Amino acid sequence: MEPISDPPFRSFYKKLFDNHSINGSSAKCNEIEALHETKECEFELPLIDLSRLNQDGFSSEDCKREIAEAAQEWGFFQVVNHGVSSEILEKMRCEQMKVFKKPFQEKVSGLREFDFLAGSYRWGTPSATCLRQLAWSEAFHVPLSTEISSMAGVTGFSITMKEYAKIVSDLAEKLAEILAEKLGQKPGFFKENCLPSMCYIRMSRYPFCPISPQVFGLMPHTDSDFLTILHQDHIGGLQLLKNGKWIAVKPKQETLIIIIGDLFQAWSNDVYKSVEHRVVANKHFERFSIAYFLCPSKETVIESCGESSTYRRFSFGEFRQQVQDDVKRFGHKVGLPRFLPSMNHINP
Ligand SMILES: O=C(O)CCC(=O)C(=O)O
Ligand SMILES: [Fe+2]
Repeated sequence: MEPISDPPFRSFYKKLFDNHSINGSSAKCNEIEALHETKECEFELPLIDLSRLNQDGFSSEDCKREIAEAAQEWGFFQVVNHGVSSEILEKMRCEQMKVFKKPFQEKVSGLREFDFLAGSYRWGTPSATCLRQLAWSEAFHVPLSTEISSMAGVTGFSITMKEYAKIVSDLAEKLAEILAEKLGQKPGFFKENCLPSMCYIRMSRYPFCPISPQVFGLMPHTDSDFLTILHQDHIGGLQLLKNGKWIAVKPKQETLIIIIGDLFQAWSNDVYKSVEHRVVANKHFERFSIAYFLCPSKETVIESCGESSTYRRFSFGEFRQQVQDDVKRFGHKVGLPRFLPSMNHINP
């Protein structure tokens, strides 16, 4: 029996489980499997000490160079001394655990004492046609445009969340401006176009999964934002794709993970890389993570900040709409290749 707070994966997706035991997996799923079942390996992700940004010019420049190199080579890196205290991280984690412990039905229909979470609950993968496409996870995807603390149900959680959002958004803007500077751009683009109220926080829970690795905690994907700041707990399971190999991102206390998103890749004209990542579900332990997505307004036009441009210009709203349409139509996101001039009319 699944605990009452867990989403009903088995009963709701019964057809997928039944089909799986009868047919193994479909041709389409085998294809997905072939793409993603490359051998996992261990690698040290770049780890950057941000305290150097406050030191003399030389150390600070060194640090900025490392950030740009990591974004270029990996699209994924870890930071320490980032200014987000372990106290606030721990507080967020406690509050997050409390909300996820609520009965499933309450989470679906909106938690009365947490007004600001209303309608933000997601679980599983509604478009999944086979087990391999089912995400064994649940999440609250919270737009920060909801006036978190001015809503009726002001709770300890809404205060913590607001505090967290403020510190992390400062860090996101700082990193984005450094990456822009290293491309030779004038400061200000992110301050102007990515107001904290346009950004999102996603709190995720990955219940332990007896049938791992048959299903993922989260399917392979790239992030549709400029950059993501991720905090994962000590369980592990996050992996990124590098040179065709999946690399495990080992949890490290007090570090935050920075992930370059599609918009930065387009804006930097492929200099910075938005890389695929996924979460492998754990057989025995539940896992929690919190992601902050640095996003512009939907009207913001994304085009290469340099002279030539690989992708055609698009607004963020258009990009998001295209992602949603593709997921509906093909069962998966196509992302940036959709905006290559030659790809406009081609089915992926
Ligand atoms: O939970 C994680 O470690 C990754 C989450 C993630 O990639 C996302 O929410 O886009
Ligand atoms: Fe992601």
